[in-house]
Amino acid sequence: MLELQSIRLTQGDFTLSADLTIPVGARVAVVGPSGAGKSTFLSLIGGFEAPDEGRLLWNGQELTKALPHERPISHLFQDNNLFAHMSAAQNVGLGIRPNLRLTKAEQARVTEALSAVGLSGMEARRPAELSGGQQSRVALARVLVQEKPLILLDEPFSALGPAMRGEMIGLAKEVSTRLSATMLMVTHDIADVDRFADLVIWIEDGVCLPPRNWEEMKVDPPQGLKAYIG
Ligand SMILES: Nc1ncnc2c1ncn2[C@@H]1O[C@H](COP(=O)(O)OP(=O)(O)OP(=O)(O)O)[C@@H](O)[C@H]1O
Repeated sequence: MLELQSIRLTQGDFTLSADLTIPVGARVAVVGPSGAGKSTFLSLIGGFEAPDEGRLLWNGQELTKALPHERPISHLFQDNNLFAHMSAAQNVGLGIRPNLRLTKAEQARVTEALSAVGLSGMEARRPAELSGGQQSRVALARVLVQEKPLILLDEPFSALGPAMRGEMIGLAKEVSTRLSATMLMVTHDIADVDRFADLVIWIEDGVCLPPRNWEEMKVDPPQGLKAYIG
């Protein structure tokens, strides 16, 4: 499980606080008003921000001071973070080896991952030769080959239309199932939460509430979520 123990992080006049636990294998939506601290929460788990107080543990292992690349974490951001001059296969291969000197078996893993996200036959295409949805698929294939137990998605599909977004969320769920990974996704869209989440972390004014079952939360929402849903 992922444990955030008495975490506090202050940036200017904004303070994020979290004291919560996320079970292994959970799919967690991170929801809250604009500026509430959702991206900061993910940055803290990813190691891009350091807390002023508190500890972060993954299955009992302390990560509080670990560098981002030392953490058992894959990331997916809205811009997909693909290299424009590299093919889809190379962009995925980077998830296995940054120098791209892949063994035959590793190349086969790349091909298999691209097939798993529906991109068979598109291995040689560069990002500019792929649609927005296909670019998201490449980024998901890279997450797949990284085989990390914890995956952070920060509004990954928000540039896509609603139907494509639904499809990509379905694919992200498949990736989490294949890897038995814990997946956290920031989103602004309640329809995404319905499609994706077992649990929801509600963040408001920097206060991160412990995850709650989404079905139960909908019946008895925190005050701010009531207003947010409208
Ligand atoms: N480097 C910084 N210095 C000072 N304040 C910052 C810094 N980075 C972010 N903030 C503030 O921290 C708060 C949380 O920002 P954050 O981006 O985490 O919110 P968010 O919930 O992800 O918002 P959105 O939904 O609009 O993306 C905001 O009030 C923001 O202005």
